[in-house]
Amino acid sequence: MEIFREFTFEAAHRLPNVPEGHKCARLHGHSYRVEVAVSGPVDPVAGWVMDFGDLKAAVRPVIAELDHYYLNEIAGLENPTSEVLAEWLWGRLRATLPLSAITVRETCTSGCTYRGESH
Ligand SMILES: Nc1nc2c(c(=O)[nH]1)N=C([C@H](O)[C@H](O)COP(=O)(O)OP(=O)(O)OP(=O)(O)O)CN2
Ligand SMILES: [Zn+2]
Repeated sequence: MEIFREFTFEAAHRLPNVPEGHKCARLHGHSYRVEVAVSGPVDPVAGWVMDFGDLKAAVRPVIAELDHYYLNEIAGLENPTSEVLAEWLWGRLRATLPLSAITVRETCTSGCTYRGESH
């Protein structure tokens, strides 16, 4: 079974590697939405994979490292695309959570999902 929780944060970024003239080379911001999914068996007594509260407690401190920051200044996020951010979050959370997917939405219509696959 897979469960998930959504987190939000506000941050500024620019994309340094886009072609000349691309609008995303300019400093701008997003209201990011991050969905963290974990999977495992449903405990027969508790009736859940994991308490949503424990999921929140594990993810919140990492989201706090991003909220209201300039992402390009954070180690590992020098080129902060959604894809890079999803992998960065995976790396930060993999030791504490049984991750199955991380979805990053930059806008209402654009985002990515990472499931831990290697390139
Ligand atoms: N594969 C990716 N493409 C783009 C990313 C990304 O992270 N991964 N990021 C951007 C920019 O950050 C941009 O701010 C978001 O792009 P876009 O979806 O084009 O956003 P808009 O709100 O401007 O979309 P419109 O529908 O054109 O208004 C770009 N590409
Ligand atoms: Zn952007």
